[in-house]
Amino acid sequence: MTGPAFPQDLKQKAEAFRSAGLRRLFADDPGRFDALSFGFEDLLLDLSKMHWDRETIAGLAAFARERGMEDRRAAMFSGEAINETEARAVLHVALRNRGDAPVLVDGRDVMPGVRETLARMEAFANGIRDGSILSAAGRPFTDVVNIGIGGSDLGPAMVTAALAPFADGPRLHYVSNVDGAHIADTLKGLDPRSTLVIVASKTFTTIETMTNARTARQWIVKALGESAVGAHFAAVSTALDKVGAFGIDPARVFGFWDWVGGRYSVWSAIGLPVMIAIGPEGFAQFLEGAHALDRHFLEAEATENLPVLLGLAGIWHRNFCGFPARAILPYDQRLARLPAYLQQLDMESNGKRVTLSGEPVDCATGPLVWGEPGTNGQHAFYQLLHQGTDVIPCEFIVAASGHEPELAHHHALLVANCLAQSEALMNGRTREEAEALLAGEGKSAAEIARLAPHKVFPGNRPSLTIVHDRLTPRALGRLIALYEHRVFVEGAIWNINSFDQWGVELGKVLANELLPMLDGREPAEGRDSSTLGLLDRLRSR
Ligand SMILES: O=P(O)(O)OC[C@H]1O[C@H](O)[C@H](O)[C@@H](O)[C@@H]1O
Repeated sequence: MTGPAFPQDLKQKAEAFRSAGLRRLFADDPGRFDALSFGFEDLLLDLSKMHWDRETIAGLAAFARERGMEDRRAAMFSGEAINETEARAVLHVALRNRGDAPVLVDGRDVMPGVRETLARMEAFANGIRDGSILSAAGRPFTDVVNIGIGGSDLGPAMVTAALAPFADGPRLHYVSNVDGAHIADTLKGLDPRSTLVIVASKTFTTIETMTNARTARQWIVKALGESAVGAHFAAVSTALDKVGAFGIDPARVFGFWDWVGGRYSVWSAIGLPVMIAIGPEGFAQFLEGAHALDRHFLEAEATENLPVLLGLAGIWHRNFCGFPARAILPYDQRLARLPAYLQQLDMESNGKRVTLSGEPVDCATGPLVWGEPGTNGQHAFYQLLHQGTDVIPCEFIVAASGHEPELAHHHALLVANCLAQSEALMNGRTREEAEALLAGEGKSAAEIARLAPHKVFPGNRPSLTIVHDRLTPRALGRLIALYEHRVFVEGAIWNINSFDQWGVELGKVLANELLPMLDGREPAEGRDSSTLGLLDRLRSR
């Protein structure tokens, strides 16, 4: 089976809605928001500022079913090896399964192992937090450095920043880049006598992480001696044999399983730094939020199911409207790393060009995902969103209230800006409105004619808005699970494997070949003239 043949009647609807325009769709139907906004707990998904209606959604839901999305969802939750190219189950949902039901992989219940690891994490996190686990210098740990990259960094780093109001443990720092600047700048401000290092790597082979871990090890050893390593290091990995070889005390090694993808691993022991920062209770709420969303994904009707709807919105924009990208615009400074997190989740999952059976897809798959928090982005790149030649659907995320009641006026400004942007994208400003505006400023007829084209906003640009009451651990768990399952829905409709990532391999292989040419262990030869020219330039300086 190749990619999907998209229903022609829906394609025609996309064109009809776009030519009618969002302004008119709202003017014609006062009930549009009620019809096209959807809720779960205090989460609201407003899909009304898009070129579709409920009938389109029903048609898309039927199409998703024909494409086998629901069967694939059942297969994922029941532990089938749906990551076919790696012959692995995909069970991040088991990590946040708060019910009693067993979750079977190859006939064995994985839940006892999940619970046991969580209990070990809790004991360790509590010991670090209450000072009963001390450093080799006999001090409580004031700082924790997590060394990891990709899924072993982005999840916990994003969540730690997002849940800052709930953090009452040691300070958290994240080192990911192999650029020595990252670890050097991070360690510069820290005291080795009160710093714990967590080495986080699913495979425990990732060159960036292993290089940074060795540098951190030297930093500890230089200050406190070889015997301090046991007290100052912990590790998170699926490759327990490799962790042992690095010299980390087995009592401080927290495992997870090959059925957890790196970009889906924040719910596993990879979340240990988050648990240290906010405490086991907050971490449990984070898991519970995701679990609640999992149940909703599994049980709710497709046309009322938030992750299904968000997935259908993505399919609609990518395949029926032909948009190349989506912008993630959280109006929440603490979600500053969410766009980067969703880049990995979405682009590593659905940036695929062949179907499950290895044939080229016959449709566009994962879009470019990017973004920055509002309001900062408004003063940087929104110009292109409003007046550029590409239409980029925007996904706004905003909370009804912040965590600073004394700064409520800041929050009101934040929310007003969020609403203003989706309104501006949708309504735009016509030539007549631009002319009237300039006339109101007392401009001459010639000035009005000259400036008006620059002041026109085409409008009719779609967006969707996600609202929750407050960014709590539960709300964040729910939000991430919402996006995870959205990526799943889209990948299932495209019939691709959302759970492998072969596209990251080639560059790693080539870097290993180039390293000895760069440090002079091997002659620089056998490459193209650009690579050789650049090698020569970088070596000679
Ligand atoms: O956790 P690790 O095994 O160190 O992997 C870290 C990251 O690197 C890989 O290249 C993958 O592209 C990512 O999916 C992964 O999260």
